[in-house]
Amino acid sequence: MKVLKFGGTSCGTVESIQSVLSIIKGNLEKGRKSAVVFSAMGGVTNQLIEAGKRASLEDTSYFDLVKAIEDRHFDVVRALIDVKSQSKVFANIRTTINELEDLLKGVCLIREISARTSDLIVSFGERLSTTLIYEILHAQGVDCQYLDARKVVRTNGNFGMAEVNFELTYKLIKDHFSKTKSLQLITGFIGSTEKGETTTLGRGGSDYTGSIFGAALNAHEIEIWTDVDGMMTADPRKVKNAFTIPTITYAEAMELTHFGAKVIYPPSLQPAFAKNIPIRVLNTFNPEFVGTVVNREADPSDYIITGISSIDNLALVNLQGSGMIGVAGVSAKLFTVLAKHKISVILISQASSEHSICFAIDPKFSAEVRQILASEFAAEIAIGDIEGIDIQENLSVIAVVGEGMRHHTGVSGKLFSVLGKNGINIVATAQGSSELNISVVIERKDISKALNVIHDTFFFSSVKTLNLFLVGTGLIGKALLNQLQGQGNYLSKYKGLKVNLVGVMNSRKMFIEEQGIPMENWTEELNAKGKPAELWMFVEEAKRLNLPNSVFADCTADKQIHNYYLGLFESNISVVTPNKVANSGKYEDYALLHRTALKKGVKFLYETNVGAGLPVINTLQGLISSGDRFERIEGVLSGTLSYIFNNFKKGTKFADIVREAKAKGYTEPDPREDLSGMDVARKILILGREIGLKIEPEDVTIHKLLPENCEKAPTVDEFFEQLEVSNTYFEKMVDEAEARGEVLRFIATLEDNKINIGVRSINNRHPFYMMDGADNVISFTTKRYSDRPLVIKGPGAGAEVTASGVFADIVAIGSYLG
Ligand SMILES: NC(=O)C1=CN([C@@H]2O[C@H](COP(=O)(O)OP(=O)(O)OC[C@H]3O[C@@H](n4cnc5c(N)ncnc54)[C@H](O)[C@@H]3O)[C@@H](O)[C@H]2O)C=CC1
Ligand SMILES: N[C@@H](CC=O)C(=O)O
Ligand code: NA
Repeated sequence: MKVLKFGGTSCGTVESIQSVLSIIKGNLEKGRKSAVVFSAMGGVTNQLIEAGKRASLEDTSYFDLVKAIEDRHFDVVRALIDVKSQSKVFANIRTTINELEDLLKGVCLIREISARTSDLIVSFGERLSTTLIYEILHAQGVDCQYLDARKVVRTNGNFGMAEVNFELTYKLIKDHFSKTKSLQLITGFIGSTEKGETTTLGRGGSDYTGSIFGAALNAHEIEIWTDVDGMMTADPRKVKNAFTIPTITYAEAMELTHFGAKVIYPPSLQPAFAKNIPIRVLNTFNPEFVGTVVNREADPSDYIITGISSIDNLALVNLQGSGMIGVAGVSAKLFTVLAKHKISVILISQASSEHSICFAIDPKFSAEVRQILASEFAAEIAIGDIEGIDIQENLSVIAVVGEGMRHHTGVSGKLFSVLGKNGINIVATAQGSSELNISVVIERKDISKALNVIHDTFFFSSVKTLNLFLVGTGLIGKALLNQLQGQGNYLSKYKGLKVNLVGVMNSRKMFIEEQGIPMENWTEELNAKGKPAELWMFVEEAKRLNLPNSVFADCTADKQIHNYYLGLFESNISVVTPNKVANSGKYEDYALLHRTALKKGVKFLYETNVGAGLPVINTLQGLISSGDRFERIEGVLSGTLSYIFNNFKKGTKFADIVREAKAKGYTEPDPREDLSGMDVARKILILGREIGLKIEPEDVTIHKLLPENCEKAPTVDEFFEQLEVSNTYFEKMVDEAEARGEVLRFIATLEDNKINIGVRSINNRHPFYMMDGADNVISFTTKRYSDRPLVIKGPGAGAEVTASGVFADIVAIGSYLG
């Protein structure tokens, strides 16, 4: 024997009822003995309660509600019953509706509604839905009977939440079933007293009926048919990666339900569990899906935890004071008074110092609790034993649940660490010694982010999602997106990383899509769906979304954008950038940025600030961390200037070589930045700060390469004109060097806290003599690398190499967050 129960959504529409019918018939065809319990059509119970309320206020609009209920049932009859048989069915339903109308008329007359009458009114919901389904199956020739549960479910007279007399009920059910072979279609949720008064069974009512029948009939399984694919690892509306839990224990289901998972209400299934009858939660709208089995013991699982649940809004009450230490009875007094006022406590936490007790409550009781405690502990507060009552609002609690946690260490470590890395502050925690549930209280604004990161950490530890916001789709930005797209599979397979492009912005448009913008056609998406670009708005949106593992990539040369970095860090968003401006402004601003990133536990990565993709900054940081000391840094740090001096020869034009460097993507968007030495000044300043020097831009001495006419050119076009005019000036410089058997190199040197940059003529014994293309070369002379310096050399500019450096920084953040 199997008992099936269909909830309100399953009985809600013509389509869903068709599905219900085919599930019932499928069982019959397979020769399975079954009994079926029905809820009212979705929404009808609430309409009935409202109708009763209106009638009691003499508001005759209750009639419209009754009419709406009748219409919904009639519509199903019209759709699913043969025209010839319809009138008889209409008449049957009409008889029940008449009874309901008479009852409401009575309520209207006496202008009062008792709990007893309310139960009777509400009972029409299940009576109508079950009658309806009975009529359809009957018309289709199925051997079935309508069973009004009031005939067999005997309760006390506690209307609204009646208690069942199990002994008598089980006997009546067994007697009834022993006398019939027909399929029984049973009204859920209702029962009756000895005197024949109608009662209802309270929260989870129809599930309760299913469970009672299952237990009475010793069913081998109870199926709860609903509108979701079973119990999920988390609320799918909040966690998009949530999936169905195949098996779960009764205890786990209880914990998850307590914290908000509403699919089933385990307390109402107690009769079935007492007899060890498994409950299967199934989806009427996806009937082939296996769903979730709730059992005494669950099958072994691949995961340490079973599910995550939450209560979105709660308040935390904190009672603290030195007078509480070692004094027995404070908590007894506290919880007794709360119980007396029927205030349910969601979670309790007390540190072993006994200095404070905190507990969570529904915020609607905050004011009342404050008042109750102030009067209960008035004496202790007056003498200072208790410092006061602090109530913190706008909090949420997340419960991580699973029997598997008992056998594992490190679960809470993992939980706290992932919350910390995402900047989610834990306000309080609680874990019972059963180790079945670890609860954390956090700020309400972080709930969705917290649920997602916890879920992914415990269920998808093999793949982490990074949420990327990218500004600047020029050379570097474009190349970066190409690389990310091309390496998507590699990243997920070998690095366990998925980069979700949430936002993209160029100087004209911006587009944000939380679910992710497809990397292969970000251009089309941005053009088609983008709004006019507004940097502050883009940044605000990135913050507002509050997504886990967020990274902001600044691929512009904008001089102001760094003003947003601080706010991004404060909002726990990491920043990755090839843009040197943030690190080369005032030292005070630089230091504040770095301090803030450190404090907030976010990453600020900028390897491409020096030497593009060459591992300059990482190498330097590695040496510093291991205790090495820098004595001298020297380098050719400009790809553009390197290219120019590697290619400018007699017979070529200096301006043309600069144009070539620009076309190859080596120069800054404005090439004057490169030729003025500004770009190199920024780079050496950044390296100096990395080794710990508190230096300012003014501390860099630039020996100018450009003659004054070029230096002063107000636009890029005029700049090129002036370079043409000055060709002989540059030719002369090169000729003179060549005559000495030397080459020109634009070299930056940092030694004894002094920075000098400028063109130098060097001979073939100098390590920077041999250069090609847009090569950079950086040599570090340190305490450890003292006789022979550590040298890094290779292409130091260009879209692909730079983008790959930015890419590596993004992957590094992924590994850190993992
Ligand atoms: N090209 C290279 O070899 C290297 C470049 N870098 C740095 O990378 C950054 C980008 O360089 P490229 O891609 O070569 O320049 P680019 O000029 O090709 O691209 C920058 C893009 O950012 C956009 N942009 C500027 N301000 C913006 C704003 N406020 N909002 C939205 N978009 C904005 C521009 O319209 C442009 O499309 C620069 O900071 C540069 O110093 C760093 C290392 C090497
Ligand atoms: N314009 C720069 C690019 C890298 O920062 C250069 O020429 O080196
Ligand atoms: Na680099």
